[in-house]
Amino acid sequence: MATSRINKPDTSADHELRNCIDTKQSFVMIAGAGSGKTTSLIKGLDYIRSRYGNQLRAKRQKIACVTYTTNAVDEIIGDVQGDSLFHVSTIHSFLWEIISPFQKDIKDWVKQRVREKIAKIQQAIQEYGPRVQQKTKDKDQAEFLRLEEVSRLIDSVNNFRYETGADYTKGIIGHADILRMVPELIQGKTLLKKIVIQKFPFLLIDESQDTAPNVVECFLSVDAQKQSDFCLGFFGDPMQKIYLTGIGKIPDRDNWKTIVKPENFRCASAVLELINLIRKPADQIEQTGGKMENVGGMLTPVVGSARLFILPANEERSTNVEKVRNFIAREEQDPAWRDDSGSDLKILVLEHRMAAKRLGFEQLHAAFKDGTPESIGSGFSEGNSWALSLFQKYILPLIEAQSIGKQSNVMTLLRAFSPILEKEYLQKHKISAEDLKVLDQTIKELVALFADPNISVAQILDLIETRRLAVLDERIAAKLRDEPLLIENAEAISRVLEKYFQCSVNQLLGYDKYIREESVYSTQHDVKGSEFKRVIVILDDEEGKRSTLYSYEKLLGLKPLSDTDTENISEGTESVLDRTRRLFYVCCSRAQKDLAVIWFVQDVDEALAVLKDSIFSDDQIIMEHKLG
Ligand SMILES: Nc1ncnc2c1ncn2[C@@H]1O[C@H](COP(=O)(O)OP(=O)(O)OP(=O)(O)O)[C@@H](O)[C@H]1O
Repeated sequence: MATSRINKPDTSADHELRNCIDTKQSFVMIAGAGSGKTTSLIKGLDYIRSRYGNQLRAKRQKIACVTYTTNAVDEIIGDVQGDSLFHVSTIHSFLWEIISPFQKDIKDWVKQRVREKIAKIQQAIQEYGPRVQQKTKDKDQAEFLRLEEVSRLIDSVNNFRYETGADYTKGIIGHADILRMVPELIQGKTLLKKIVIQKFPFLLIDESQDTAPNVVECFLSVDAQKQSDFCLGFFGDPMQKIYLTGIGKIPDRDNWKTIVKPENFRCASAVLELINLIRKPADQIEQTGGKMENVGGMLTPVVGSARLFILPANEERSTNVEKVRNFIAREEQDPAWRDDSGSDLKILVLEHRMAAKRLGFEQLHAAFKDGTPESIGSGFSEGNSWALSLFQKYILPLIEAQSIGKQSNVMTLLRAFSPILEKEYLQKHKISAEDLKVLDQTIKELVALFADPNISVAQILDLIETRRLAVLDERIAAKLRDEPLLIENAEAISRVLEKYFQCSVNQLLGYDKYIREESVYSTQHDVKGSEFKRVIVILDDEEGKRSTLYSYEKLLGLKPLSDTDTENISEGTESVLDRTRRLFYVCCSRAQKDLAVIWFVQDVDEALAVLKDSIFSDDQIIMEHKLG
């Protein structure tokens, strides 16, 4: 069944896109928020299938589509009905798909990488100044010895795979390695370029503004190699670049087509007017159109609303957010503003920490994110940390199944995870009624323990292990037994696990809800590409003070620019204003109908004064006393 995105009406951009596909002309589709770039991409995929599908299948070729998040991947797979003609994936997984058959090249690269790391540490040791502390020296020495050991052991690794964090001796390449290694190998080897062209004659990349420059360069080098049968297309909006690692604008190329889309189909007119004003100082682009709805058979513009609430940055923040929701629910006669399920309304905060605080997993967040390596922190933020996966995939679903009396689900989970229900174990042992009773009893205990804030993660892990509910990850098991961890980043991981074990186990509940997108909260970065009927954007420089990259107070003129900011602006390098404007633009442009921006500030009157004659008109600005 075709989905609604495929069925959206064509615009002239869709015709231009098809022309590029037919003539194998590579292209960049560049357009603002809600202009239907992803929609055009999906329509393009469908067109390639209908026109060239049989041909491609006969040659065992696929149509590749790369997008930014696993959620977006799932949505696009849904749009193309899971057809195996398409290879829809994130960039990491796509690059891995290309390189994974070349295990020898991977091994050579890893060996070289380890040599580089050893050389770097040797150089640091040689250059120690008189003030270097013994602690640093010991740490460097330990890392040097570990790397030497890795270098020795790597020859015996025969197969590499990838995870978020690297562990070379176990054959694991990290996320960051993939982004570095594969483009390097592709750029350096004509054969690899030819393989990409042969396997994926159509390669479409969404959210290109946040694709790393070396990855873009590598695909451009593949394109430069082509004879005729290759069409590379980038879909993006430089104004929506919100990650520091993104390229922004795709460099101009001779013989490439640029396709523009001037309309916005997503946002109600009140929202569109605001996002045009936010964007204008950056690149002068103003979108036309706006969301339309069918009223009595007539296509009618949706007016919607955009409001700014200026509220004090005090202890009453949460209460005030609730008051805002009630206020809009009354004004718009729309009870969904009070809904907490996360499907009708999204509240966008700057950092995961802010969501963690509101959803009761601040301690867990701090354990994984405060001062930890990127490979650990990102796994936590993305919901795929190995340290938490047993809870996410097994224990929490088990508790839920038990709580709602779904015994069949309980049994399925037990069979998948409990070592005493494994096939191999059962072939050799007979499971006793007593064993089953213990399992049953343990699950009942778990339900009660999760409700108790005094129970720690370590206590639960211990219970899981001793009652043979599951086999623990070996890193977790080692740490529980206080054994040393013999892995990369051992010291940092050990610290994370220590703090994690001390967390109250019920913190996992809030975290799980957040990761499954069953809460109203999301970070401002994570909503990229999505849309919601109702959106609240929280601007709070005080609460977000760790994120020095952004300042809404500077953007809206409440706080003066620093010397560095002024310098950046005068030199034309990216400034805090550029970054904040882009993030603000992305957030506000998620709203289909109603948008509320809540600005928490120390001095509400001062904030009100600086906003006179700004992007918000007087009647859009609401102060605390009006909330009731
Ligand atoms: N041709 C069209 N006619 C009507 N509605 C459309 C059309 N194209 C897209 N839309 C609708 O507009 C909204 C935005 O589309 P889409 O998500 O593809 O835009 P985008 O440019 O990728 O957005 P962003 O860059 O902001 O993430 C969606 O609700 C989509 O269904």
